[in-house]
Amino acid sequence: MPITGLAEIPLKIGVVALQGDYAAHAEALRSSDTEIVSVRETAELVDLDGLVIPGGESTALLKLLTRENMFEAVREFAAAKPVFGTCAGCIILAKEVLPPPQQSLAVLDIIIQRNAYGRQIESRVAMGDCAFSGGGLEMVFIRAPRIVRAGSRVEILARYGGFPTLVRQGNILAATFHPELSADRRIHRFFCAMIRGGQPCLSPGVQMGNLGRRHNETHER
Ligand SMILES: NC(=O)CC[C@H](N)C(=O)O
Repeated sequence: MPITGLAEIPLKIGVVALQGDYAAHAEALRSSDTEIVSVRETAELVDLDGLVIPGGESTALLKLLTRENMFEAVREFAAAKPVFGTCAGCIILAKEVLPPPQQSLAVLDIIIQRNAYGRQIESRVAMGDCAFSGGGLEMVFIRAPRIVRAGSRVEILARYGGFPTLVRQGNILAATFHPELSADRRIHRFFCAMIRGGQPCLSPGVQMGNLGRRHNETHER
């Protein structure tokens, strides 16, 4: 009888579906290798391999996570398994949110400034640098936050306008933009590879976090 390898077992990935553009993430992750679950309550986290917290509005998402008693459960999940937060999801993961200060899961050692690129009409699609094979990365910014400080254990995987836009710390991946709204699937594939325990897709000869950091981005606590 053939032995089924780990890589052939579909990944069960949850997408928090309380608010925001969760449907686009589900679509971006859907493949023959994945089973996608819309997560609206704590019980649905139980046997997931990874979790996506989508973009939307972080204050609203925070209220809903709290109302559904999911806030602590998601924090516990993030301590054990891969989590990918985009835009509002990135804000929810951050250690510190400005301004004004806002509650967050504090599982990613970054300080993040909400709505830092201006208002809705100043939202934009831009090309930035990234550590993935295949060159530049399209970034859809919608009332996007800006990572103003990143701890020394935070790897910077993409950057735009001098600021980190895609970062990773251990099993936490976070983007200040919306990769699910671009056709480029490198980031979602990277997240799936993180769940499987690998680090593919980076440019040859490139180490994680190789985009380097400016001295003002690093903070030690
Ligand atoms: N596209 C987004 O997720 C926007 C995030 C939103 N500005 C917030 O602060 O929550």
